[in-house]
Amino acid sequence: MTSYASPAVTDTVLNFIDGTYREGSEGKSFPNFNPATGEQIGLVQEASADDVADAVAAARNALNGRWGSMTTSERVKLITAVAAEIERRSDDFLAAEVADTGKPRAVAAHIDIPRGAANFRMFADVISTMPGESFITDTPDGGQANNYTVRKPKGVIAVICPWNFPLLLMTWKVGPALACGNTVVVKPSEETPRTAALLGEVMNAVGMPDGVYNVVHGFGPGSAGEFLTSNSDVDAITFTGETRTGEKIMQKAAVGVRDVSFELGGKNAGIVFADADLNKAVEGLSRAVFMNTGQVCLGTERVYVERPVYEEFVARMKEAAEGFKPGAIDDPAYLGPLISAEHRDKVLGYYRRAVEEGATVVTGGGTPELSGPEWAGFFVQPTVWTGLSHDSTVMREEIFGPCCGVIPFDEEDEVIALANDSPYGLCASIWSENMSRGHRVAAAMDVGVCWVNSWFLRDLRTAFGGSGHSGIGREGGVHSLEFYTELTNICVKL
Ligand SMILES: NC(=O)C1=CN([C@@H]2O[C@H](COP(=O)(O)OP(=O)(O)OC[C@H]3O[C@@H](n4cnc5c(N)ncnc54)[C@H](O)[C@@H]3O)[C@@H](O)[C@H]2O)C=CC1
Ligand SMILES: O=C(O)/C=C/C=C(\O)C(=O)O
Repeated sequence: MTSYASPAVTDTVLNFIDGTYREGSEGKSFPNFNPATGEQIGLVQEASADDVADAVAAARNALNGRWGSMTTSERVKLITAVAAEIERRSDDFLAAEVADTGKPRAVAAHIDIPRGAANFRMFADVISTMPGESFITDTPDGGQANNYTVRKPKGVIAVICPWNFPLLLMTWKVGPALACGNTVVVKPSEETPRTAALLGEVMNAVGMPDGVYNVVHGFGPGSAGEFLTSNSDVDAITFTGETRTGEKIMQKAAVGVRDVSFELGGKNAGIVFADADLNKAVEGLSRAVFMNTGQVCLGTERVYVERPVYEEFVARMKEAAEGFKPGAIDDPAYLGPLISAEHRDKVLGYYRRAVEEGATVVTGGGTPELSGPEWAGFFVQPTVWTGLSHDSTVMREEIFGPCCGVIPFDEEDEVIALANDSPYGLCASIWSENMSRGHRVAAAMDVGVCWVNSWFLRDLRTAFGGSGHSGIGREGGVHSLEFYTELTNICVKL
């Protein structure tokens, strides 16, 4: 069977500051593991408080230097070159991402790496074609004024990233930040430092000015994450990760009244009506539950099924779940490991809790039987439960694992109330062949993103983000510009 560790990724991962790879100035490092094999594959150099300060200063200098005086078209040219260089080096990015996450090569090859390039290319297009705002205003003296707005970069942006789609989620922030003329200091997850570090090579290869893109490695509290969010020369913070971490970052951002953009957790509902095409619903929802081993903020952990098709749906989800298993890494049905032993223990804690809360385990519920060193990592079984109450902990808290509870319903109003009864508001999916119902129920969902007869079908121009505990603000297309730029309105008396 395939082993993920390759000599190319058994190395030291360095910080990238002011265009140069650097060790941490305090000589500290931490191990990096392959989650599939559980083996150590490298050492990551931890940035000290001084290193983080250097990175922020480099980002500030770049704003005040060549980068800050470039025209939009000069910036767009560089950003487009970044996209092309990621594509040219896609094998390197793929190896790094798979080594860090253990995810199926097919998933990384079709989602993570192409999105890494697309996130630069799309925002280069958006900034090139963005119209300005202008009003002719009647004035009290019977004359007129012209009001128009200019967009300016916000400044130095701190980009704090999670481990589930490392390159995708980091570039989703870095792409628009650079397109708008900002500079960035990225703090990748301590679990997945490699693709952010590798992107430094790309920046140098295309001639990006030093200091525009910086990477500091480390943890959250008392480490690079906190050093970065506490740095008063950071103008704004964009973060994807857990809701409680968002709260802590927001407290830091309050000092100096700095802006935040947050994409946080979810406890997303899938709703299957009796008139759904069950083939589509089972295919879509099994991806929504099990893809990336359930480590997707958009993933579905609550499924509500109209009673006439409930038994059949549960039987078919069981079959679908059992089709996902550790196997060939190139197989899209390969169920990779969870990111870490700590996260596996958290997920298995919920598996035990489900049983304590009265669940019937339809399939899974534990760890798979795997032997051999290539499978010594953090695998769990894909799991489907029935019999859980809507109010149970397992149906209310984000698990971030390959699991879902299925609950029957009878009425449209009832299921809308159930789906909306959550502190989270990230996304939902509705499955019905009755399109007027599809539109009606989708509009009633208290979420940032709602799919009808699909899931994770993304158009990068659309607004993306969540409400309630799922986040603050929307990114995507022109919506990203609201966070990454400041507007100055200019009023000229004519
Ligand atoms: N996209 C999402 O919604 C994600 C949700 N999660 C959920 O969060 C749980 C915990 O996973 P973690 O990786 O620990 O998520 P986390 O939210 O703690 O970490 C995400 C990033 O924030 C940084 N960070 C943590 N504390 C910080 C602080 N006080 N100041 C500045 N930066 C800080 C981390 O170093 C990492 O780069 C998971 O079990 C999962 O349930 C995890 C990853 C992504
Ligand atoms: O498509 C995107 O931009 C984002 C996808 C996934 C997440 O945001 C996540 O899992 O955190």
